[in-house]
Amino acid sequence: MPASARETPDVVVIGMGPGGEDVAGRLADAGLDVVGVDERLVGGECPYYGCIPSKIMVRSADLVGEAWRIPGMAGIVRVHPDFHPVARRVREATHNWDDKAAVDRFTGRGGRFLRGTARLTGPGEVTVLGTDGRETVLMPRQAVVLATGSEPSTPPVPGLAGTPYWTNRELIETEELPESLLVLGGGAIGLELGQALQRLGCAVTVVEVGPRLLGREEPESSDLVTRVLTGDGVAVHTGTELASVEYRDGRFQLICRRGERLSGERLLVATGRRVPMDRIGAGVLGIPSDARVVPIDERCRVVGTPGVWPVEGWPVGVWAIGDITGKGAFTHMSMYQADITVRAILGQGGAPARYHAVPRVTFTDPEIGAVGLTEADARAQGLPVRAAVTELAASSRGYIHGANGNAGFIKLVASGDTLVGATSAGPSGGELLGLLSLAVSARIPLSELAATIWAYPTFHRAVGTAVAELVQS
Ligand SMILES: Cc1cc2nc3c(=O)[nH]c(=O)nc-3n(C[C@H](O)[C@H](O)[C@H](O)COP(=O)(O)OP(=O)(O)OC[C@H]3O[C@@H](n4cnc5c(N)ncnc54)[C@H](O)[C@@H]3O)c2cc1C
Ligand SMILES: NC(=O)c1ccc[n+]([C@@H]2O[C@H](COP(=O)([O-])OP(=O)(O)OC[C@H]3O[C@@H](n4cnc5c(N)ncnc54)[C@H](O)[C@@H]3O)[C@@H](O)[C@H]2O)c1
Repeated sequence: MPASARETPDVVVIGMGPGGEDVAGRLADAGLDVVGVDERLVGGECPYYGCIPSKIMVRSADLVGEAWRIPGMAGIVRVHPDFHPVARRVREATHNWDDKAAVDRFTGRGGRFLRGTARLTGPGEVTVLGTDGRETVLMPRQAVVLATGSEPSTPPVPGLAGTPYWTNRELIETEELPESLLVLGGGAIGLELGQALQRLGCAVTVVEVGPRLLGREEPESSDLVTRVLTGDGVAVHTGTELASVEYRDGRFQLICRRGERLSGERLLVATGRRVPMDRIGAGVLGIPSDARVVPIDERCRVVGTPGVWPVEGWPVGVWAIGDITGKGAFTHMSMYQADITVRAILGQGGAPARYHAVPRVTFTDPEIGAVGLTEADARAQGLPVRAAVTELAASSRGYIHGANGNAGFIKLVASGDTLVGATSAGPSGGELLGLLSLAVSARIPLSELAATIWAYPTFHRAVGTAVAELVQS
């Protein structure tokens, strides 16, 4: 191996996903000498294998689902879904998994980019093994930002490891729709992609080990999504643990502990994400290799491990943002923490991080939007809780929309005089979540929400109905 090059930039950003790219670009704009490192694609999971291509698939599938609603409402329609335009749009959006435009954007702002795998190798030291085989040792003067995201976590099911199963990455890259798909995991990835592929013409089976789909959301959300998926023709198996997996003659067999055997052409494993601590050298910071997250303070600065770090002679600050921090594996979280980190590194102050109103949207049809605490979470925290649920079908807009497609509800969770959590499930549930996010984030008093005029006939008027119920309770 050639001798290592040594460089002393101001800042090193490891991982150029949504958060890392934002931090690196903005610090470069501010005139700092920034080296951004990524072993894969600048932009990270979201634009190439996550949010954007998955929502392109969902958008196409939503069109199919909406067309299915035409009979009885607007005439006759025959839909012959075709996956090829979907795959083509995914290729356009990802530039065929080419990040040249993103790299040029960053270097155009004055940043320097290294393609390679970076790890912390000592106090104030980052070593990059470039994809060209060259090693570069970076000794930043001011800061290291860890923004390395997460990777699919695979459960230790006997037989699974040796099979050609898909993660989100292979599914997003496929040009051909399989005839059938088994989905392991009834969380956001499994349900968004499972429903989309079902509507586009694939026979989908979802297998969830927990008692319900979307197990971290409200039980009403789980019921709704199960009902709708089943109505679409998806086979849903909850409370189902796998004993083993086989792959023979181009087909997967899932052998369940209860004895069922489920078969499919492809298998998507969507059972959560993990942070590979060893690969980023987190041990240098005293973070054990089996830790699930990198601990941070309210300015996204990595929290030291007494006796290990910070150490005498470590001249730089270390920040961490995005999936690795465990505050919510969402692009908007990575971007939120990026902003806090930029301000901290530039000494600009401003508001510290607050996590009481983290919004999330599962882009199934209906969309499941949620913010803050679920009712169960709030009770588990010992809060005195009141909850109200309003069905969208009972609203004027729900009636107008028609029974086929108006499924959804608003659920509000209040403690004292404010909302601590809310769910908006239904058509455009993710858009409707905006007002609920504001209410939870800004702790708007219930009396203010009750005094608000809600336009007629909208879905969001159901928020007013639920607020009235809470105020009277
Ligand atoms: C199918 C799917 C759909 C999703 N949909 C949504 C959605 O609709 N909305 C939403 O908010 N979120 C969504 N997410 C989640 C979202 O993609 C992630 O939360 C987000 O990308 C995390 O950003 P990040 O900055 O933490 O890191 P990532 O986007 O994971 O990027 C990390 C980068 O670090 C690089 N890297 C890792 N280790 C190293 C190393 N040692 N050296 C150099 N580089 C390294 C990687 O190559 C990668 O480019 C989805 C995820 C998936 C998988
Ligand atoms: N719309 C969005 O914002 C969006 C979309 C997709 C992904 N994401 C992010 O990516 C993360 C990862 O998504 P995900 O769906 O992989 O994870 P998840 O944690 O949301 O869901 C994983 C599911 O797999 C189940 N599971 C675990 N082991 C299993 C096993 N052996 N057999 C069957 N089921 C098993 C879990 O009980 C859980 O329900 C999400 O938590 C989310 O933060 C966000």
